[in-house]
Amino acid sequence: MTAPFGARLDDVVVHFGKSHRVLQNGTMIRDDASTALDGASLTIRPGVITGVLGRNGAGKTTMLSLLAAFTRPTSGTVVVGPEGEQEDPWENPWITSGTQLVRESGDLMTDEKVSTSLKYYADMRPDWSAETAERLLDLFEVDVRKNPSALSRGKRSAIGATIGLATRAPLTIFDEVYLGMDAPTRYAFYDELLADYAEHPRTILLSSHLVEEVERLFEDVVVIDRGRVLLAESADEMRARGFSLTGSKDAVERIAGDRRVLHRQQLGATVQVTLEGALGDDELAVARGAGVEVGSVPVQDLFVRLTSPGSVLP
Ligand SMILES: Nc1ncnc2c1ncn2[C@@H]1O[C@H](COP(=O)(O)OP(=O)(O)OP(=O)(O)O)[C@@H](O)[C@H]1O
Repeated sequence: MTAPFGARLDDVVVHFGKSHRVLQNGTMIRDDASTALDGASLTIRPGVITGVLGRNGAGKTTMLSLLAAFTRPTSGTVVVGPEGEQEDPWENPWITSGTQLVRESGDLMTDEKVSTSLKYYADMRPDWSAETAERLLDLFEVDVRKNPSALSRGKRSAIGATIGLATRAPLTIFDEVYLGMDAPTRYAFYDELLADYAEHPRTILLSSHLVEEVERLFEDVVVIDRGRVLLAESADEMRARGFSLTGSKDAVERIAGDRRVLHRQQLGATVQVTLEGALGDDELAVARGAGVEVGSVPVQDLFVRLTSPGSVLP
């Protein structure tokens, strides 16, 4: 099996929908209808599972499409590949043969039976595991004799998930592959992903809006916000960006000091605040003495607070 791929984006801009208009004086102006990525830079570590988070329209799919060479940057550079051998993926068969992007559609041949699409992947992908594909299709109860159009949305997503896992590509990208899957199927997919990754370590990128469900899967997190990389770090580093205090209003406010409040909730005389930063040992002791509970903040909450309008990262 090829070594896991890493990736790097440097100051990447992607504009879509270029159009031209001519002013009354004859000058031609080029409009960029939309900017999907606006100076995005980040490094994807090889051999880890990275969660890609962002609000609707943030630029996640665009970024993932760049890595899989489905899209080309307007400016900036994208490189993908094993450590020390990273190259531009565009029209680069060596890199693209090691990259599998799974989209919600599953990218199946619409006029053929599912089994025909699977045979195509089996022939194309050097590390294809027929045993894994068969087992997962059985688990997800997919009838491969049917055309994709005769299957439910959830079953088509399950086929996409199966292809992503059975391909065992050095870089596997799941772009919102869970859409349409019911909860038991999603959880079965998460378990299979972790088990297969443990046995065959590789680089996996997973974009999802179901942050609470998937945060246990990833080691690194990338948050894209309005076309820019808001943060790219380990999930533990992200969790360490905030903490919560729960207790009496006076004690909580005293310990909070002038830290930035990300969220505040009051239940009778008890206040719970989510704050940016961390507490020092002395402050922890003071909190304990004052009966104030110090807790961690789920990635989901941090994500919501950090991508709220007006939020600025320290
Ligand atoms: N082919 C395209 N033509 C024009 N604009 C596009 C195209 N693809 C993406 N965009 C625009 O680029 C921006 C980023 O889109 P993208 O699909 O990358 O976001 P996303 O984070 O994946 O969103 P979502 O979570 O809603 O799927 C959006 O404003 C979108 O409208």
